[in-house]
Amino acid sequence: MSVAAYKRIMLKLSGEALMGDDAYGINEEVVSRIVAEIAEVTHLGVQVGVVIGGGNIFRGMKGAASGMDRATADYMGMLATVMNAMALADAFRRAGVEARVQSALRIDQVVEPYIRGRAIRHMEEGRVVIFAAGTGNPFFTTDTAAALRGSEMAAQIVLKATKVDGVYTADPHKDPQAKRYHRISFDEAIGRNLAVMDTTAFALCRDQKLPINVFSIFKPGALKRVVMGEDEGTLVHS
Ligand SMILES: Nc1ncnc2c1ncn2[C@@H]1O[C@H](COP(=O)(O)OP(=O)(O)OP(=O)(O)O)[C@@H](O)[C@H]1O
Ligand SMILES: O=c1ccn([C@@H]2O[C@H](COP(=O)(O)O)[C@@H](O)[C@H]2O)c(=O)[nH]1
Repeated sequence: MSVAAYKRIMLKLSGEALMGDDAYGINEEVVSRIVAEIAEVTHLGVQVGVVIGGGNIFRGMKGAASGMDRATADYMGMLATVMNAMALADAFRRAGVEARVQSALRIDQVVEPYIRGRAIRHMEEGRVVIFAAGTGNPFFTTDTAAALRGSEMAAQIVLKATKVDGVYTADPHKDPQAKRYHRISFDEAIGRNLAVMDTTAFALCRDQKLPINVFSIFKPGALKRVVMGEDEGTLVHS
């Protein structure tokens, strides 16, 4: 049997990725495919935490840009991630994988509150834990939540599954000349202002010596390759 490179991972899943080719919301086919890839990794015995984004539904910055109070807009963004988390958990249920949602904002009738010890226990029992509502605080992002929960859960790596296949010298969606890094240090990524993740997330992972692997969620098998320690995407390291 093949042996995974990590025992416990924290996967940051882009909210925007969940909409596939749709203009907004959750594309069930895409969600099922992503869930199947995560399930494959759990079958290797890897403990998986997932921090889900909300960009397919609402981003606080966008609300603030059109005149909303920023903190209010950010709370709306966090609630959007709860909807994504519930959709994901239901897709896991349909795939026969046990999953639990824990929310950093309390909505006890709907999902469990975030309780660190209980989250660790779920993972030890082989359940996927989906962390919703980011950090629970406005002015942050779900990238930072992934760095935070990854540190709290003592994950060995944060995997950022996104729409691009790694960290580039510039945003590849805007600059076709941009080149992909194979590896890059936290200090260089922060120093060069590489916006694939926010600086707070990079800085927290750097301080906790928690590496990040950025890879494309649209590339079939990429998640498994990262988990097997194969060369995929970009490794951000201390
Ligand atoms: N230097 C860079 N290298 C790679 N991607 C970059 C870079 N600079 C900006 N980006 C952009 O960052 C995006 C990924 O980050 P973003 O925060 O927008 O999405 P996400 O966190 O994956 O999704 P969501 O916010 O929906 O959860 C990429 O799609 C890319 O366009
Ligand atoms: O800790 C957090 C995490 C998120 N938010 C708000 O939610 C949206 C969606 O999250 P993404 O990371 O962009 O996917 C984000 O734009 C923030 O408005 C937050 O306030 N705090």
